[in-house]
Amino acid sequence: MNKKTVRDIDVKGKRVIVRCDFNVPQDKEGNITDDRRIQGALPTIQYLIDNGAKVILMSHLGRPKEGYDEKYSLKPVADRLSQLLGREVKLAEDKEVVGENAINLTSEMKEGEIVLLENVRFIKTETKNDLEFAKKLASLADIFVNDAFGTAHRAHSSTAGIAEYLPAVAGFLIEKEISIMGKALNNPERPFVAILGGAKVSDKIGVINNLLDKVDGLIIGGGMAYTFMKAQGLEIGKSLLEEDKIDYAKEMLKKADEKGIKIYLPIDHVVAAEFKGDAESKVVEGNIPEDFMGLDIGPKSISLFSNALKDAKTIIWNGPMGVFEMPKFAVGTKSIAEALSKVEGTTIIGGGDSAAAVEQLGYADKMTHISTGGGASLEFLEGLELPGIAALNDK
Ligand SMILES: Nc1ncnc2c1ncn2[C@@H]1O[C@H](COP(=O)(O)OP(=O)(O)O)[C@@H](O)[C@H]1O
Ligand SMILES: O=C(OP(=O)(O)O)[C@H](O)COP(=O)(O)O
Repeated sequence: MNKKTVRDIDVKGKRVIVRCDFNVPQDKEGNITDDRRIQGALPTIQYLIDNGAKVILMSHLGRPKEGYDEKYSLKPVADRLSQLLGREVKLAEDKEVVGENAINLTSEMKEGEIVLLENVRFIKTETKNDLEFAKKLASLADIFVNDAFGTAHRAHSSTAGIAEYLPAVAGFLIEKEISIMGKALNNPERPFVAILGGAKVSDKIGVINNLLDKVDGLIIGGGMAYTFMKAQGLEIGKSLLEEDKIDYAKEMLKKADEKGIKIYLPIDHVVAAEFKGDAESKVVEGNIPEDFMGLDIGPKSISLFSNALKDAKTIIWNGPMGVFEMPKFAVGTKSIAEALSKVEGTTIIGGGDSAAAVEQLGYADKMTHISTGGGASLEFLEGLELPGIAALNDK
């Protein structure tokens, strides 16, 4: 990476604002169910503390739509960070993020102290890369460190805009992610297969165009599959659909066909009438009946996908194959994780939920790399420049 890192600057006595990706999965009560992303930020935070910096942390959590919403508060993250670091992490409880509390707490900091700002997405213009908000964030600090690999594909006020106002360097997590994935994928061993799933369909479907120039095979499952099934003229009932991406999906099927790249789609589905963990479910092949939704891939799809993975030498996986949070619909994701664990090659898992699934299922140590970024790792692997990294100072 040709960008400066925290090692290249003197942080002693300085107020250092660090963008982290603390967008962690939580259960209904708000308990953090996977703290991989928090753990991933610790080396940079610890380095800054050890070198006498005053550390101001910031992150988003989820996608709050209407400004402040307690449900999206970073309070649980502050508590987990305190536990993991063994020192107090004060949360600046301002609904407007850079408010009285943030200003007071950060102006009184001593070396080695840590303050966490509230969810930057409580400010609606954050995701528009609003420079006014970026300037406010910058006004709290002397140096900006970006260590939010999972959000590096977003050009937002806290990931990109802020770099216009402060010296801007990368943290260790970004450095590590780029180094590992760069090495594995510079010249990937083939066959190279990508697996896409999950629910952020409109976000991630766009990567397929570029991926088709890189991979030898593409497996599409999870919520991503139904838009493609629809494009093939199949019925998908009440399953997740991106209506305005059907034409794009058709184009992608055509492109893959022309290039001789196989796209694997599920041939059977575990369906239910309701999006509920205890909903009655059944397996159907081909079309999904009108009143049902696909919540997992079926047994024949599992075999099809597992076979396609058997001889692959490089695999990237992003997005679960079903609603794995509900045990009834976790079999597809679990089986694909198992298939990957047996592959003799490079396996890279990306995405908060995919990583959590692999971790929960006990396959984490069987994978080459579990990235803290889903969309970010996909865009990086496609060869795109990530705005949160592009904004940092060159070496
Ligand atoms: N068939 C499906 N219908 C609805 N949601 C699904 C389906 N398959 C997977 N999901 C959901 O996708 C979510 C993860 O999607 P996404 O955020 O894109 O993945 P990641 O975080 O791994 O990048 C999970 O919460 C899972 O329940
Ligand atoms: O969870 C994230 O992305 P991912 O689901 O692609 O891994 C990041 O925190 C980015 O969040 P966003 O997709 O709401 O910008």
